[in-house]
Order: sequence, then C-alpha cells, then structure tokens
Amino acid sequence: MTERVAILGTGNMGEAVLAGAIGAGWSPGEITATVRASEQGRAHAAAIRERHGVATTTENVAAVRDADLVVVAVKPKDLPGVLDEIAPALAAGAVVMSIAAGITTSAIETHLPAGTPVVRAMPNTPAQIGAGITAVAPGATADAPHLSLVERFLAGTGDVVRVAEKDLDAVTALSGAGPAYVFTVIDALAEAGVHVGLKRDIASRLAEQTVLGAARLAAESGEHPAVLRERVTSPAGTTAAGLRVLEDRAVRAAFLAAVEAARSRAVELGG
Ligand SMILES: NC(=O)C1=CN([C@@H]2O[C@H](COP(=O)(O)OP(=O)(O)OC[C@H]3O[C@@H](n4cnc5c(N)ncnc54)[C@H](O)[C@@H]3O)[C@@H](O)[C@H]2O)C=CC1
Ligand SMILES: O=C(O)[C@@H]1CCC=N1
Repeated sequence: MTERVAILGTGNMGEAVLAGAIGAGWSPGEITATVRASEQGRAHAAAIRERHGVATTTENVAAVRDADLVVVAVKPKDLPGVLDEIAPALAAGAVVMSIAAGITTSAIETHLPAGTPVVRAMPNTPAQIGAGITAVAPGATADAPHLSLVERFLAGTGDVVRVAEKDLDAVTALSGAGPAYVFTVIDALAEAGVHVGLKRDIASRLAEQTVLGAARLAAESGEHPAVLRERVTSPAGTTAAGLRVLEDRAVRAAFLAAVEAARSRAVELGG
C-alpha cells in the first residue's frame, strides 16, 4: 500500500526529515511539502521542488486532504494555528506527527478531531544525511500501527527510539539541540588548531574527523567513554595537560548546565 505524506512547514528540520525519507526510498510522488504563503515562501517552494522532486504548495488544507501521515514541522508558536487550519480537512485515520519542541501530545490533541492519533517526535538535523536520531512518543490514541507508520517514515533519517513522553523535553535538550553543541566544539577545535599554527583547511578536517571518529569509536566499541578517554591519556602526557585545562574551565559542568537550560526552555515553549 502506498502511503501519502504531507510535511507542513518545510524549513530546516522539515527539509532534513524530507531528505532522509527520500534517501531511504520514499518516493517523492508520495510526499507534498508546504511552505508559508509569501514571496519568500514561493521561492523556497521552488528550491524544495528542485532539490527533492516533491510537490510543494502553500495550501496546508489541500496538502492534508489525502495524507495518511501529516508531519507538522512549523515553529512551536505557529503550531496551534496550523492545527486549527487543517483539523477539518484531515482524512479519516490520518496520523499527525509533530516535531515541535515542548508542545505535548495532549495540547496538540485539543486542536484536532477527537480520536486523531498523534505522535510527538524529536529528530535532529543529521537526519538530512541519514545520521540523525529521533525519539518518538505516542499520544492518547496512537496505537502500534500509527507508531509504526511514523517509524517507517523516519527510518531513513537515522536511528529511531521510543521514549515516554515525559522524557521528550530532556531528549530535545540533549539530541535535538545537541548537533549545535557539537558544531560549536568542532568550530572551537579548528580555531584552536589555527592558533597553534595549522592551516585552516587542515585544522577543520582534523577537527571534523576527530569528532566523527571518536563518536563512531564510542558507538561501535561498546566501551564506556571514560575508558576510551583513559586510552588516549598517557601519564603526564599531552592529553593530560589538555584535559586539565578543560576540567579547570568546568567544561563538563558547562554541558550539564546547557542541557538543563535547554530542557527548561522546552518546558517553557510548551506553555
Ligand atoms: N532545527 C532543529 O534542529 C530542530 C527543530 N525542531 C522543531 O522543528 C520545528 C521547525 O524548526 P526549524 O525547522 O528549525 O524552523 P524553520 O523556521 O527553519 O522552519 C519552519 C518552517 O515553517 C514554515 N511555516 C511557518 N508557518 C507556516 C504555515 N502556516 N504553513 C506552512 N509553513 C509554515 C516557515 O516558513 C519555515 O520554513 C520547530 O517546532 C522546532 O522545535 C525539532 C528538532 C530539531
Ligand atoms: O532550538 C530549538 O528550539 C529546536 C529544538 C531542538 C533543536 N532546535
């Protein structure tokens, strides 16, 4: 059976999810992507059509009429308006998936016809190249087949894990926002390489591959990161000297505070 998908709000994350799904074999002919109705939106729609071969429109209502899965990817503040707009046009049995930070399934359900299956998902931007991780949680009336449709759609974006909805704000703070923390680390490492005399292109390559390689080793070796760190750290060696500075500057405490702050912000966005 062919399932039709509507993506409402094809910005950074909507397009990342779209790219991941098409990369995994979802046919562009099964997907309609919507953009905001403005001159900028129309130019953006043309770019999305060009890059992904999907139909694009500014009409959310038309896009959802025959959709089995409706992916709502607008900013949290725009979510209620879009849900109110599409509610009367949803096909019977359509599943609504929201990726908005903070907004609970029960809040989403209040804008939709009673019984509409809702799934909340928190992806991250590496979805664009199939290297993301998304956590999903079902709402009150989303059952196994609804979750399974969402998971099949997200499969091309990378890993998918199920969590309790109460954990989704924490997920948002860790893996949703996490690529931004890691890009900051890559940028800072590369800049530090330049400060100690490396050419910028070499420094960037060294920083990127070091983060990629360390992440793969942590994921694939099955070893605790602390053990892997010890293997790099020779007694009284160079790494120990560097780590000492990171400890002095409280880098671990900074990550802890960053994730706590991001989670608090997700709770605030949920109202
Ligand atoms: N950017 C990220 O890394 C992540 C974002 N999210 C969530 O994804 C959602 C979107 O975030 P971004 O993609 O970063 O924002 P964005 O601003 O890049 O994308 C939102 C898009 O929705 C469009 N839009 C707004 N109102 C619309 C309407 N009425 N009809 C059709 N399109 C409309 C905007 O023009 C824009 O292109 C947010 O709710 C955010 O919490 C979730 C995980 C990660
Ligand atoms: O910054 C944000 O609120 C969104 C959610 C997670 C990543 N970006």
